[in-house]
Parts: sequence; C-alpha cells; structure tokens
Amino acid sequence: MHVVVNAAQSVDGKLATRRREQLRISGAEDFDRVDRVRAAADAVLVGVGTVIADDPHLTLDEEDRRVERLRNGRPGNPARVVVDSTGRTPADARILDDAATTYLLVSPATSDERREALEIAGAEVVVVGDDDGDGVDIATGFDALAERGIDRLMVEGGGEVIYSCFAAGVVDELHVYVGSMVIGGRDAPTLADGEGFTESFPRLDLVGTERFDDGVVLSYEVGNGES
Ligand SMILES: NC(=O)C1=CN([C@@H]2O[C@H](COP(=O)(O)OP(=O)(O)OC[C@H]3O[C@@H](n4cnc5c(N)ncnc54)[C@H](OP(=O)(O)O)[C@@H]3O)[C@@H](O)[C@H]2O)C=CC1
Ligand SMILES: Nc1nc(O)c(N)c(N[C@@H]2O[C@H](COP(=O)(O)O)[C@@H](O)[C@H]2O)n1
Repeated sequence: MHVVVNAAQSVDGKLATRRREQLRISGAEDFDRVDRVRAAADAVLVGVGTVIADDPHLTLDEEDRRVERLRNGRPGNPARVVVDSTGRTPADARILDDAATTYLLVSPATSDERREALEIAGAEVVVVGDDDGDGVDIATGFDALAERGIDRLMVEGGGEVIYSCFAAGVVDELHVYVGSMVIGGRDAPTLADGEGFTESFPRLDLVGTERFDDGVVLSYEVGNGES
C-alpha cells in the first residue's frame, strides 16, 4: 500500500488552535490541490479526534473528478476511514453518510452494542488487533484495508494519527502546506504529536516546493532509513 500524508500547518507547526477547533490555514488553491490528492486515493483516513473536532465529510469537491473516477470503474468518492479504538465516532457524523464507504478501524475494546449502532449508522466496522489500550494497531489496520482493495491511502490527520503512521513506518509521502500565520499554544495539535521520537527519527527527502495561496507546500518522500 502507498501512504500519502497531507496536512496544513501554521509556520509554528500547529494544525489547529489549542481549542482543537477546525481552522482554515490554507486557501482555495490549496484546497483544490488537496481535492486532487483525494481523487487519486482509494481511501482518505483521519483519527476520531479529527472527526469529533471537525466533523469532516472527506469527499471530493470537484464533480469532474468524481465523474473521471466513475469512468475508470472506481467509486465516485474514495472510501473514508476512521481510526477509532472504542467507537467514539458520533452516529450522526457526516463521515457516515452514504456518499462513500466508511470503514471504522476499532479495537476489540468496542462493545458489540456500539459496533451495531455504528453499523446501523452506515459504517463498516473492522476490528483490528488486541485490546492493549494503545489504540488501533496501524500496521495491522492498514493490512485490513489492503485486503479490502485499498492500494493508495491518503492520511489527513490529525497529529496523533500522523505520528502513529510515522512510528509504524508506513508513510511513503508527506505534503505539508505551511500557511503564513502563527497559532501558538503548547497544547495546540502539531503535525506529529504522540509520544515523540527520542533516538531515531524518520528521515525525509525534500522533493518539491510550490507556492499556493499565501503559503507553500513542502513535498517529501519518506526513506526507510532512520537517524
Ligand atoms: N490542519 C490540518 O491539516 C488538519 C487539522 N486537524 C486538526 O487536528 C485536531 C485533531 O487531531 P488529534 O487531536 O491529534 O486527533 P486525531 O485525529 O489524530 O485522532 C486521535 C485519536 O485517534 C484514536 N486512535 C486510535 N488508534 C490510534 C493510533 N494508533 N494512533 C493515534 N490515534 C489513534 C485515539 O482515540 P481513541 O483512543 O478514542 O481511539 C486518538 O485520541 C483537530 O483540532 C483538527 O482540527 C486534523 C486534520 C488535518
Ligand atoms: N488542507 C487543509 N487545509 C486546512 O486549512 C485545513 N483546516 C485542513 N483540514 C482538513 O480538512 C478536513 C475537512 O474536510 P472536508 O472539507 O469536511 O471534506 C479536516 O477534517 C482536516 O482533515 N486541510
């Protein structure tokens, strides 16, 4: 599986304010670029923190791109995926509407009742790994997605999930929009939160820089080596 991480951050590395409310960091040109990256993906993944904070839809904005996908025998929208150990995704979340298939990757900690409620709400619930309290095992979860035909996965955040993807060594590309603003706040989410690396760090190769709106997109390939 090819994994592309995309996010928008302020110059001080924040994805949102300390209140964890959705914030428009990029502009129309960058949202169009994000729509293109979504259109190329088989699925778009976020963490349940992002679902609760933003209530995202994660579908394509451009009808032409949906039509092109259908012409190529693909679903009009990419599938949507939420990493959600205990099934906290609200049953009325926009991500559960019928615009695309939505997989919830949960751990065995999710009760049968909760699982049933989410399935009734429109989710395809996939139980992944052990109930070890460490969240959904990313590598095992991605294998389960691959078994469902997902070859190209776009990860949109937030910072906890992006960190876990790097920690699991599954990221192939990273695209970061750096918006011309300062958000600040020691508790504001950053591009990679989690526990943080202390000894060996994922190394990136800078392969592109491009201006969009009033900011810049930095594009990286992610090597397998660490330092
Ligand atoms: N600017 C941008 O591009 C973007 C900004 N955002 C912002 O980011 C914030 C949300 O990010 P954040 O709070 O980090 O939440 P995330 O979206 O990263 O979700 C984190 C939650 O996912 C669940 N989870 C399950 N398994 C794992 C795992 N292996 N690794 C990590 N998480 C796991 C956990 O909840 P549980 O224990 O219940 O399973 C965890 O608390 C919001 O403010 C949102 O607006 C989000 C996306 C993009
Ligand atoms: N690229 C980008 N720029 C920003 O300024 C942002 N705030 C985000 N956030 C992401 O977009 C999702 C919203 O998706 P929908 O429009 O609802 O489909 C949000 O949840 C973040 O993942 N991205």
